[in-house]
Amino acid sequence: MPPRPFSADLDVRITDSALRDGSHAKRHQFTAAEVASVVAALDAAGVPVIEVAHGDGLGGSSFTYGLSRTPEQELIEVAVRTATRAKIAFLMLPGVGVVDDIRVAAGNGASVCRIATHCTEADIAVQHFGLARERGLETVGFLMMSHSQPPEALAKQARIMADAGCQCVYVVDSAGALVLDQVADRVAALVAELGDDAQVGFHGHENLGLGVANSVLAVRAGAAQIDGSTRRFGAGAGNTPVEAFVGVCDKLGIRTGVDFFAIVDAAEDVVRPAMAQECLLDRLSLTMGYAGVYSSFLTHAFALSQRYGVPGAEILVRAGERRLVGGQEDQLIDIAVQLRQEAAQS
Ligand SMILES: CC[C@H](O)CC(=O)C(=O)O
Ligand SMILES: [Mn+2]
Repeated sequence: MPPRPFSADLDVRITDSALRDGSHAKRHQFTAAEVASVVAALDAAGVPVIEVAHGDGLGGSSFTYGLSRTPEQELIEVAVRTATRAKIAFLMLPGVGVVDDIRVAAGNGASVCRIATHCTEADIAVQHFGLARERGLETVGFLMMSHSQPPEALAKQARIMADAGCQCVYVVDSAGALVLDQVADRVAALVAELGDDAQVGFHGHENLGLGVANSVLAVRAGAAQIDGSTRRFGAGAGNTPVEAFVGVCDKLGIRTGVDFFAIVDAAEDVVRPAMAQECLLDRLSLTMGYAGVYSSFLTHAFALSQRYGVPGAEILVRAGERRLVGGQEDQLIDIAVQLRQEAAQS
């Protein structure tokens, strides 16, 4: 039996990522007032963990990834002040953010530190987990682009994170490319590897429309923590919709601690107004799921398709062929330029 969530009353612990993964979809333009209203609504609905950060994690505000409207540490402070029950989490990618960002976030009252690496690079997170534990933070590790590695390879990377002090390692389906058993097999491999040393989590994207189904299979394979975003507010076609996942869990007798009707109201009345537009299962996001492309490339590919007059879906297909990983956003420019040259020559 894998370790269960942190409260005896829950079968699975949900983290809502709308205020972090949704930052990609909103081009990092959250205001403090929007963060306060979303945190208040999710907290009231019983969401136990709410993640707040730039879409690319602390330190992500930059020309390459997109400049934040409001400094993310300020948003964390607002979230901590607003939440009455929920823990506030933040995300950072070593190299995009630095260890000092963890100290500042802890000082601002965040209590869950999530460190993300590409799924073959767990060793770059070792010092970050060490520092976070030293500061008394709960720790989560993200193995991004998990579709690109087989279960055994992911399990070895999860072991590196757990040995460094990570308390829950996530299979992260950054591209929304994993299909049903592919999730279950990866989660089960991590559960077998980690035993009682750490929990296992799953972070899904909707690019093939499977966020809820994949998350249920993850729970059945032993995942104790599941990410979603209310109203699917995340990169690509968005994340697993928390409100739908909660409803399905209620029907299956899986206890999440989240009130279905309250989260449905929060999605419609509070989260939707904070979104620039709905996260859609459209040509570009479907292409990302099919081609295995990092969901946060969506807005970049769209902007480049407009600027260079080339098809956005073709940019994404080529990104998949090049097996680009998060952080390689600049290569999308190279692809767009190449596509324009090819079009001019034909
Ligand atoms: C840039 C971090 C990334 O968006 C993390 C994540 O949510 C994912 O890989 O899906
Ligand atoms: Mn994501």
